[in-house]
Amino acid sequence: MIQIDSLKKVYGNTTVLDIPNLRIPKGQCFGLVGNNGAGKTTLFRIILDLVRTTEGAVLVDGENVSQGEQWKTKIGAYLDENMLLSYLSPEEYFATLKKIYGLSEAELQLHLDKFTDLFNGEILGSNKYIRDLSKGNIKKVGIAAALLGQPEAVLLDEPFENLDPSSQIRLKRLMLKEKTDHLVTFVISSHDLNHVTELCERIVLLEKGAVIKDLHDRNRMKEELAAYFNVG
Ligand SMILES: Nc1ncnc2c1ncn2[C@@H]1O[C@H](COP(=O)(O)OP(=O)(O)OP(=O)(O)O)[C@@H](O)[C@H]1O
Repeated sequence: MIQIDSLKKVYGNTTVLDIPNLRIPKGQCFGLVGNNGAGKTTLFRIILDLVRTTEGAVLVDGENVSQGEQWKTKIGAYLDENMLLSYLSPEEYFATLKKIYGLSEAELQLHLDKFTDLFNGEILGSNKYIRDLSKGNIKKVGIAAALLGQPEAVLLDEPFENLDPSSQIRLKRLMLKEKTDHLVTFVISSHDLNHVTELCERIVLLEKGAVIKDLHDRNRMKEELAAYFNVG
């Protein structure tokens, strides 16, 4: 469903992404790993048409994201706090998204019910603006927003960062359930090799903007990554 074709991104004299070809099929949980500066966030931003490519294109179901609008109904994403309206309370924010997506009150409630465990009683009814929540709780609001409106694919940059251990496990369960129940395609980046190998059936390792490993074998991916990152 997501196709990357002859993609290059150059800043000044530095090529920060160079990906000749990458296809992410529907329903795949696709993990993106790599050291700091490898190009993970830049790739997310290019897929979302937040940053233009220097060469090449990203297509969603055949549509070039920099030329069309249809893909926006298919993709949900949470990259960072800039994607939120932090001056709203979580309730106000979800009510705003409800209007944008044309959902009923019952549909919104059904969606939020899926997040009861993850929210852990600290988000809805907290009487706080999003900006005043803890980093982990802000992330939970962003993830719940990214999944609203039944997107076919969800892009999450470092979804486990800043979440406490129980929340990390709850999020993993929630993502697996979305994948099983609705065939949601997940594209996630992570520095946590345990989580990414548990969740993803495919992991691409980026180094200085290039794909240096495309791992599909679940029995071997953890040790291959441990060897690369020297944490074995
Ligand atoms: N606007 C910009 N101008 C110049 N260089 C940039 C810009 N945005 C990103 N870069 C460079 O692109 C490279 C890739 O950065 P990116 O943030 O995509 O890496 P990352 O893999 O997400 O890193 P991290 O794991 O630290 O989040 C880095 O060298 C970064 O300095």
